[in-house]
Amino acid sequence: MTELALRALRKTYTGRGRAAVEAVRSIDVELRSGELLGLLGPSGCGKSTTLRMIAGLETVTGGDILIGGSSVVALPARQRSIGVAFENYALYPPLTIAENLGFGLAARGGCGRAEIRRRVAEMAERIGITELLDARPAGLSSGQKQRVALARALIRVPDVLLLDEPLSHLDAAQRDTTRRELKRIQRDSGHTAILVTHDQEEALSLADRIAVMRDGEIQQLGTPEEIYDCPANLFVADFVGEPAINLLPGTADGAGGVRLSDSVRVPVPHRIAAGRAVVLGIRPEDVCLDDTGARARVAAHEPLLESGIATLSLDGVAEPLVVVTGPEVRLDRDDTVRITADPQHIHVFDAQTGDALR
Ligand SMILES: Nc1ncnc2c1ncn2[C@@H]1O[C@H](COP(=O)(O)OP(=O)(O)OP(=O)(O)O)[C@@H](O)[C@H]1O
Repeated sequence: MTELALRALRKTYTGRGRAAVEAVRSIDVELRSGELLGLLGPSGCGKSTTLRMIAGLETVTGGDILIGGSSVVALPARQRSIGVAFENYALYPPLTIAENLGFGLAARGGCGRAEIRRRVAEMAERIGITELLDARPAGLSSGQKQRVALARALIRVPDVLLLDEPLSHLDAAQRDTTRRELKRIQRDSGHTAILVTHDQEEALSLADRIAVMRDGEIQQLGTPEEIYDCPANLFVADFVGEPAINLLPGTADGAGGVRLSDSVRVPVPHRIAAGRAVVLGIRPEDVCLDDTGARARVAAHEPLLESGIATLSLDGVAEPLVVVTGPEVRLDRDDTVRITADPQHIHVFDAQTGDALR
């Protein structure tokens, strides 16, 4: 069953005396019941606007939003069965945290006081904020406020859960535990959810599918593996992956290879017409140091705890090649190494359009 569908959804902001901003151009996505979709993209690409339209906090310029098959665009926010945890918390300052959590339940009716107390205590326990229940928002750190906002969104058991950068104010340790907890709660409760983030690690680890956005449009929609292993274009390839993918311009030789320079030819997974200008995408972890491959000169090597990062220079190639090395590898500047990469792991993009060639 499709729980949430966005059909040709658009938003143009118009202001007097200001140029119109096409924040969301035309988005089509269908979420299955219980699915968690990550909206990932750089600042300003339209993620929050999309979320705000679904929540009913922003009017739509065109298109439709359906929950359980019924359009909700004409409904005010409070009549949509949507739980939101926005980055700016929106907690009520005069109320205690327990009251903040219980407020939505009480406002909707159908829940007695004892039942509200029970659910508040249970959710606080799950999110690890029991000791904060008697405090007021002003006394909380930003990380604590974020956990409260999350608990408040989850407690109402809505049809759809919207999470806007839900982990952004947490420190690294809190982020790890809250991330695991969030995934578990979302799985257990079966919420259909959208998570907005510019943090690719968060999207890759939490989402069932990811929509990578740019300038108000979805560039690619797929599982984390599809997005990572088969990026649809140069933008997605470059945006997803840490350290970033190597992007090397070259020319196809028509015989299953791409020339990066007079002396460097890289075998690619399929034949491309001779002379076509392409860009090769090679992930740093897909390059192996071995004794048989192409020669490269070491420009720098940074040994890290669990791996290392080498920057190599290929003969006649202007762009450096960044490579992830094993933890035991020690390289010095100007060393010569040999490298190979499995052709199946080399991505080829059209230099003009940026689209993947498959
Ligand atoms: N109320 C508004 N009036 C005019 N333009 C707006 C308004 N809100 C957002 N925009 C513009 O719409 C575009 C999309 O903004 P949006 O906040 O949706 O992006 P985002 O991907 O969520 O970015 P961020 O990660 O920085 O929050 C941006 O160009 C932004 O400047």
